[in-house]
Amino acid sequence: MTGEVLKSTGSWYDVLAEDHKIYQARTRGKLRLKGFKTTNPIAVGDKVSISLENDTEAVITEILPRENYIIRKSVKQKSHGHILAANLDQAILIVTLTYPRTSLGFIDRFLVSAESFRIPQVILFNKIDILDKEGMDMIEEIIEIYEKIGVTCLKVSALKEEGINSVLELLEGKKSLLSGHSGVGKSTLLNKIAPGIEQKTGAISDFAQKGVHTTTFAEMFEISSSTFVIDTPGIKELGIIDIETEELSDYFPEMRALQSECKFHNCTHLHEPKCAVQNAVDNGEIAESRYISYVSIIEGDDNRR
Ligand SMILES: Nc1nc2c(ncn2[C@@H]2O[C@H](COP(=O)(O)OP(=O)(O)OP(=O)(O)O)[C@@H](O)[C@H]2O)c(=O)[nH]1
Ligand SMILES: [Zn+2]
Repeated sequence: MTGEVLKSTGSWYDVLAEDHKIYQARTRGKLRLKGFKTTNPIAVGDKVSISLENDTEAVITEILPRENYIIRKSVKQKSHGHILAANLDQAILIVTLTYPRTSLGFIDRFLVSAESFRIPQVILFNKIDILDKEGMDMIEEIIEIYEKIGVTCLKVSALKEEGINSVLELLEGKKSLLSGHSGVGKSTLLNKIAPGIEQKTGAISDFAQKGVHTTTFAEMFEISSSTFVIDTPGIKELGIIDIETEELSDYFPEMRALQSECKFHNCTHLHEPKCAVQNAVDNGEIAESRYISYVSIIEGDDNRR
């Protein structure tokens, strides 16, 4: 039988199996995907083969190949990675213009990370109820930038329950990662979408805040059959890992599309002559804010959010 890992504590896993029951599962012996070292062989979202021990327990016999995964450097073992979640259909960033302010630089970093993990991206603008005309205009301008590069954008008010149906449609049948700065309304939104998971999310953030574990374990919530939301406690951003300068424009779709038109095939789009990307920024085809983010990521300027 196969199943999906909903939760991991490091040695035990909650696996939602094909029979729609949740089994407490563990691995037997060494079970690793070849190719890289990780502190956790199995992550939330992994599809696994299990053999049942009894009504409630199972053994994981195989990890099925991953479509994608989010990995970060392990806190404990620097040479190892820690997989946060696997097989995601989309990464959703909840953004607010004010209270708290989410900068375009932060949005771009998130998109770059998700793109490098090959996960489609969505930006969800929350708290539109507190915006005046000027604020709404600003959101429209930002949406134009991102829709142009293929990112889905939604405007909602979790508090006033505006746009909740479009969020439900967006999530339907998919596994979605939800991220955003603290205070953007993630819990409020989750509770409007799936009232039952209120307590669970509260419990998780308490747990994370107390810092009981140095390792963060994500948890996947079943909103409805085959619709899942992954909440990574304590993690507000994906973090950009080990992207080389020459590689970065691969994760800016609008730059990737122009790469072959630059004079130099290994153009970094910073100072080279006859650079198609710099030309596109000059004539407004590429948003200036996106180019600024590109440069600041290369410069490792983490503070300019
Ligand atoms: N005006 C307005 N306020 C909202 C909206 N959504 C959430 N809030 C408020 O914003 C504050 C933070 O909301 P939370 O849902 O706790 O935010 P969170 O993202 O879960 O924050 P963390 O738990 O710190 O990660 C609360 O006071 C909410 O009532 C909205 O659509 N409009
Ligand atoms: Zn170039």
